[in-house]
Amino acid sequence: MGGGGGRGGRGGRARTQRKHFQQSRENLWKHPKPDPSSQNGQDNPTWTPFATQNPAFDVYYKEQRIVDSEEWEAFVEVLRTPLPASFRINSSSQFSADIRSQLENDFVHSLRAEVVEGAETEAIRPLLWYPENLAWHTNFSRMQLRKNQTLERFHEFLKLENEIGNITRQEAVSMVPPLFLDVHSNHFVLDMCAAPGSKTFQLLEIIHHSCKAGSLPDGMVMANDLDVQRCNLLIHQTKRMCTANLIVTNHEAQHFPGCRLNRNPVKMETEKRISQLLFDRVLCDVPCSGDGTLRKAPDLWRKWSTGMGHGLHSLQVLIAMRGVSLLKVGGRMVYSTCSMNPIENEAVVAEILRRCGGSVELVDVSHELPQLIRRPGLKRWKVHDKGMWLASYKDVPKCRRSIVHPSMFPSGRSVLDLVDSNDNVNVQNDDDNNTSVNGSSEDGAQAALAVENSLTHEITEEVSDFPLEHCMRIVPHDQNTGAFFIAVLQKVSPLPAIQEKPKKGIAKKHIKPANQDIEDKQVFQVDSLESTFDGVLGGVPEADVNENESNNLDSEVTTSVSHEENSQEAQEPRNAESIKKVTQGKRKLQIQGNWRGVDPVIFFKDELIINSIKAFYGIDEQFPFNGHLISRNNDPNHVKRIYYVSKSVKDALELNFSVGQQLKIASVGLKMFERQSSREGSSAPCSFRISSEGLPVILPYITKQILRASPVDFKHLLLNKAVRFSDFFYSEFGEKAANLEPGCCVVVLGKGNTSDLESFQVDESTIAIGCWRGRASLTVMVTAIDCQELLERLLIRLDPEHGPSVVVDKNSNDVGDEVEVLNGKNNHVEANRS
Ligand SMILES: C[S@@+](CC[C@H](N)C(=O)[O-])C[C@H]1O[C@@H](n2cnc3c(N)ncnc32)[C@H](O)[C@@H]1O
Repeated sequence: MGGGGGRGGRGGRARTQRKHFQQSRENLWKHPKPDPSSQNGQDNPTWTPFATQNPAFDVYYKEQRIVDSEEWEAFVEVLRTPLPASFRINSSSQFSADIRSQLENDFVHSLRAEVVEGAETEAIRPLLWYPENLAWHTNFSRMQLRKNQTLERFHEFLKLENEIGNITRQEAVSMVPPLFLDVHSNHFVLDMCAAPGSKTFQLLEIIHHSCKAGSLPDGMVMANDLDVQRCNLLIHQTKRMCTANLIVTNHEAQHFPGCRLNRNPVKMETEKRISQLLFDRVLCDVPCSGDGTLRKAPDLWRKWSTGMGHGLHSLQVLIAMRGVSLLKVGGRMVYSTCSMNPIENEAVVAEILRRCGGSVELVDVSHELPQLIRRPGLKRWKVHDKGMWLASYKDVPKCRRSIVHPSMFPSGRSVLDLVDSNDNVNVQNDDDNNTSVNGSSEDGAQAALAVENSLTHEITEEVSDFPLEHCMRIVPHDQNTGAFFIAVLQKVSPLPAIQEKPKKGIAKKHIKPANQDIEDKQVFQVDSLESTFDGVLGGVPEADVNENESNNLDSEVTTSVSHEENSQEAQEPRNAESIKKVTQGKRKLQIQGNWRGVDPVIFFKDELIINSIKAFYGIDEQFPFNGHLISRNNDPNHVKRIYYVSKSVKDALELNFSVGQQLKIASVGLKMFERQSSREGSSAPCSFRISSEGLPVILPYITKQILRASPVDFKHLLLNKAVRFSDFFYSEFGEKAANLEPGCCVVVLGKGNTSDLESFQVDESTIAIGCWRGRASLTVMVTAIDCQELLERLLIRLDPEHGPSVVVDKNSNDVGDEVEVLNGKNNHVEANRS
C-alpha cells in the first residue's frame, strides 16, 4: 500500500526490511519479555527501586546554580519520578491527520478517567510548542502503559502505529533540536551523531514536508554515526520513512570527510555539479554524559560523577568544530546534549566561538517556539575535579592538566594565556598574590611553573565574555520532561585558518557516554576504527582509511586528531592472506572503494533490465531514471534489489566517486525494485517487482499493470489477501485483473464503483498496494500488520461512527478468514487456494 509519491513516508510501511530487523529493534511499546534474572519482579521480595539520589550530584549542581536554590527541591523531586512517555506523529505519513484526529477526538476523552495519581490532570495532551499538534505527551510512563489493563486499547494503538511508522516514541526534549535548525526542503543537512535516529527522522520529515506526489525534495540528509550497530538501528528507524533523500554513513564525526574535488570551480559551476560536501544545516547532537535522562535511566543516579563530563568535553569540541567547518557560510548548526553539565554545554559552545574567532555567532532564538519553557545558558560555572572546586585553569594541579583543559573554564584561558601582550604574567602564590614576572617566553614558562605551584589563593570566579545566555537549558520541573541543552550557531564568514593541535590523551581514551540509548550497553570508544571493523569483519584491520587524507584536510579549520594517531591498527598494511583467513566461512568480503566490509555502492545502468521494467509497468518518460538507480552488488547478474536516489543524493554520490569514495556509506536509497524469486518470477515477463517502499514515488508514472478498485473490492482484497478474479464484487474489476500480465501489479483505491483509470489523478492521499496477478487470482503483497493498519484506517474513514471496532466484513461469507487476517494470522496466499 502506499500513498502519493514523493512524500518520503506513507505511513512508513517498510514491510520487507522490517522483518530483517525484528530481533534487534525493540518496539518500545511492546511488553518486555520476562527476564528470569531480573530482580525487578513483584515476586522478588528483595527487589528495591533504584536509589534516586547521589550527594555528589547535589553538591555539583547546587554549586553550578543551574536552578535557583529555592527551586532545588522541586527540581530533584521531578528528576526522581519516571519520565512520562511522549511520541510524535510522522508528519509525512499519509494518515497523520487521521491519527491526530483520533488522538484529539477519541483518546483525549476516553482516557480522561485514567489520570494517574499525583500527575497532571490530562491523561494525554499535545505538546503546545510542537507545530501542528504532532507531538504528544502522555501522563503514563512506559511501564504504566504496559501494565495498566484499562489502557490496553491506547497501548495497542501506540504499538501498531509505531510498528507501521506512523508514530515514533521520542522524549519530548529530544524533539527540540531539529525544530531550531530551521530546515528547508532544499537543504543539505548533516546529522553528525545520528543513531538511533529519532532526530534524523524528524529532519527527513521536515525535508519532505509539503512535497507533491511524484516529486522528491531538492535537499537531503546525511546521517552519520560512529557505531556500526547503532548505525543499523538508525537505518531501520529511517526505513520507516521510505525516503530516497538519505545517506547513512559510518565515520568518526570529528573526522567526517570533506569530499573536496580539486577541479576547476568555474568548470564545475557550468557543469552544475557540487565540488565539495558542504551543508546548509548541521545537527551536532554529540555523545554526552546524559544526566538529562535520569528520569528514564535511574541507574545513572548511582553511576553519576563529575568526571563523566570531563572525559567527553574535548571530543565534543572536536566534533562541533568539524561540524562548523562543514557548514556553508550563512548556514546554521545546532549543538545539543542531554546533559545538564556546563562543561559539556556552555564550555563547549564558548570554545567553538573562541576558535572560530567571530566567524560563528550564537543566535538568539528566544522568539522561536515561545511556548517551550527554557532557561538561558550560564555565563559562569566552575570545574570540579578530585574533590576540588577550580574556578580558573590556574588552579589546576599539573598532574591533572591532561584531564582538565583550559577550555572547560568560562574564560577559556590557559596558564600561558596569562602572559599579557608585554609578556607579563600575573601570578598568584602563597607569598605574593600579585607578582608580575617580566621577560621572554622562557620567563613565561617559568611563570607558568610558578602558577602551577600556587595551590592556595583566593578563588576569583570567571565569567564568559560570550553571549552564552542565548543557549538554552531545558530543566525537568518546568514542563515535566527530561533535561536538554541546545545552542544555535550561525556561520557568518569562512573560518580563520587555525591549525588545531591534536590534544594528547583524547584519542586513546575509552569513554562511555551515557546518552547512547539506555538499552545500549556497549562501551563506546573514541578511537573506534577498530571496533567499527570488528563488527563487520571480525577484527580485520582497516588499512587505508586515510588514503585520501589530503582531501580530508580541506576544511577551513583542521580540528581533528589524525587517523594515524587515532588508530594504530589503521597504519598496518592490509594483508590479503589474513583477510582471507578471517573471512573464510563468512559472507564474501564486500569492498566499497577504500572501505572493506561494506557493500559497494554502484550506479545501476543495466539497460536491458531497466528497459524491461519501463516497458512492463509502462513507466512514463518523465520519471527520472538516469543515474538515479543504485545497486549494492558488483555483479549485475546477481542484483536482487535496485534502489532509487533523489537528485541531491545522486549529486553527492557522484562527488563521492570523484574524490575516491571518501564516504563510507552504510545505507543509501529507497528500495524500488526487487527481483522476483524463481518460483514467482518464472511465469512473469518482468523479473522485477515494485517494492512497497518505492511504490509511492513511482506511482504517478505507472501506466500499465495498474488497476483501480472500488472500496468494497479493495477491502475484500485486504481482508482475504488473495481473491479469485471471479469473486470480486464488481465483475468488471475481476475481468480487468484477469487481463493484466502475470506478475506484479498495482491496485489503487478508488472512490466509487468504477475501475476506470482514465480520469484518475494520483495525489498525496492516494492509497495503493502492490499485488500479484497469478493464474486465477489477485494476491496482495502487503504484510498482515500493514493490512490491519490499512483496514483500520479505511474503516475509520468509511465509517467514522464505528471506526476500527468494525473488524468483520458483514458482506463477506468468509468471516473466519477475515478475523484471522485481522489477527495477523492469514499470511497464506494463492498457493493455498488454487
Ligand atoms: C546522543 S546520541 C545521538 C542521538 C541521536 N541524535 C538521536 O536523536 O537519535 C550520540 C551518538 O553519538 C555516537 N557517537 C559517539 N562518538 C561519536 C563520534 N566520535 N562520531 C560520531 N558519532 C559518535 C554514538 O554512537 C551515539 O549514537
